[in-house]
Amino acid sequence: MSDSSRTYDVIVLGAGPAGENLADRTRAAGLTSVIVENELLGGECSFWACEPSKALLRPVVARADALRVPGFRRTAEGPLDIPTVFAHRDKIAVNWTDDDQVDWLKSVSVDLVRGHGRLDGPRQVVVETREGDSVRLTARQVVGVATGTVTAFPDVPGLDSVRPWTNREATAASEVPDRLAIVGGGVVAVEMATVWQALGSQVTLLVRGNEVLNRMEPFAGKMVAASLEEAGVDVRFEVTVTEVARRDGPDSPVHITLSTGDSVTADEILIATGRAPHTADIGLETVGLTPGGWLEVDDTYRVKGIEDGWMYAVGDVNHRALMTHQGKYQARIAGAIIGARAQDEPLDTEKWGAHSSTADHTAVPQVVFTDPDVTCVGLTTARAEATGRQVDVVDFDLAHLAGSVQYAEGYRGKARMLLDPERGTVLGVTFVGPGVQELLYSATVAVTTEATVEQLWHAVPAFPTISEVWLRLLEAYRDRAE
Ligand SMILES: Cc1cc2nc3c(=O)[nH]c(=O)nc-3n(C[C@H](O)[C@H](O)[C@H](O)COP(=O)(O)OP(=O)(O)OC[C@H]3O[C@@H](n4cnc5c(N)ncnc54)[C@H](O)[C@@H]3O)c2cc1C
Ligand SMILES: NC(=O)c1ccc[n+]([C@@H]2O[C@H](COP(=O)([O-])OP(=O)(O)OC[C@H]3O[C@@H](n4cnc5c(N)ncnc54)[C@H](O)[C@@H]3O)[C@@H](O)[C@H]2O)c1
Repeated sequence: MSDSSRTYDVIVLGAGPAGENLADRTRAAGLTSVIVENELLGGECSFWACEPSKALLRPVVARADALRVPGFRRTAEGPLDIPTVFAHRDKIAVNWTDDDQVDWLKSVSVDLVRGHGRLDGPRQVVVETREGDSVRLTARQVVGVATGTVTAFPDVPGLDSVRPWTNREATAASEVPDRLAIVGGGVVAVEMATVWQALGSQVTLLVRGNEVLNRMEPFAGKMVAASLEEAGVDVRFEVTVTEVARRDGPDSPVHITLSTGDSVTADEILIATGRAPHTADIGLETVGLTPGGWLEVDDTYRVKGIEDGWMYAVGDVNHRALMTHQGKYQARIAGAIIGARAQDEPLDTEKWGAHSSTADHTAVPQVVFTDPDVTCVGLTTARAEATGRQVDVVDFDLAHLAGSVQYAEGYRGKARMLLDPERGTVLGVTFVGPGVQELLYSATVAVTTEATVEQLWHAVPAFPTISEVWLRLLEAYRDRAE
């Protein structure tokens, strides 16, 4: 066991997508940066979340799509080649190794210290390495916290004793349980229900409320729930799990008691009830913050309540938008801010300025990779109502497009656009339907550039693509006004 100490301009705690980008961008701004990682470089996203889950979803959704294409249906009717699906997933997760990421880190001249990092007073981080050594890191400028999240477990008697699946088992397992119960109705729950039902499990989805995807437009959740039911998922609404037990020994099935008095028996139970900040054991108490909490930041990603503003937080841990692309956006902006502050340069914090986090507030894009896809960016009608914001709402049924008729027989999909009634600018868009995920960027550009309806009339979508939904939305808006 040995102790050592080093000094850098910037210390980044956690090498998920947000931390990696923060280290890279601060280095690019001329600062010296070190990153501390306890598991694998790439974080939850690369190994137990986005990447493996999408690798599992892709064959499932491709097959569902193929089954809707005349002339191809019979070919697609065969079963999924499950060992190959798992092998493909393993390849996408690089067999849970991070050598490529280590090479990348070297290529951008960021140092790496592997081990568990804890704050130890202002600008100090002590890393306990796997070899039992202790490395003290001192930051001349900034400590950036990007430690992400872990599964938030509901308080259910017996849960500790049944080895519940989290996102880790749900994305990395290579055996298909005969029966899988999923608790939750958010994105993880519906994506994983889509995967495991198609891989051969009988999935029961236990939803506390009366809809899934309850932060999105209501039609999105309705369409996804209907499609899950068609695929054979047993979707139960307004149920709470009151107790779980493997009654006949540790390898026996899980008996799940519900608030309705009913019960469900499953081989595994997946907890998909949200995320908790990964901050319980990072030394927050040594800098006057409460361990286990989210790190609230200002609009320059400085953690609130820290004297001298030496601490930043990006990615999931600041609780702004729990998605990889948004964490990376935050890291790019925070990196530029930290660089500018280190050089005493003025910040451009105007709306959409180089040092502003405007997109966090107005234009967070998301794709839910189910069948159908759900994509949305910006404002929803519920959010507009909650904040008292006046909006014009335009809906369109995607089944009526030449592009969707070409895409699939019996295409089902919906679009909604929210407009500022005064300025005629796009404030929010939701598309639900097979193959709409690649449309999301067009909607994001419309929201972030504050495109007006007049301008959008000149953005001509190709015929016959699903992008013609933009034209139909504009026509519906025009016809309403006339
Ligand atoms: C099943 C699932 C699917 C998802 N799919 C998508 C998707 O398709 N698209 C999308 O945009 N988002 C998706 N997400 C969300 C996405 O995974 C997160 O938003 C993203 O991983 C957050 O990145 P991050 O860098 O903030 O944190 P993380 O990826 O959680 O990385 C944090 C890193 O910090 C390390 N760390 C923590 N504490 C310490 C410490 N004390 N010392 C050293 N290292 C430490 C951890 O080991 C980890 O590597 C999904 C999430 C789940 C659960
Ligand atoms: N494709 C993507 O972009 C993608 C995919 C997966 C996850 N993610 C992100 O990861 C994060 C985590 O996803 P998630 O689905 O775990 O969380 P979530 O917050 O999206 O959904 C949690 C769900 O669990 C329910 N819930 C909460 N507590 C409960 C309890 N005690 N009992 C029963 N139900 C309960 C909530 O009502 C909600 O339906 C999200 O922010 C999501 O955006 C993104």
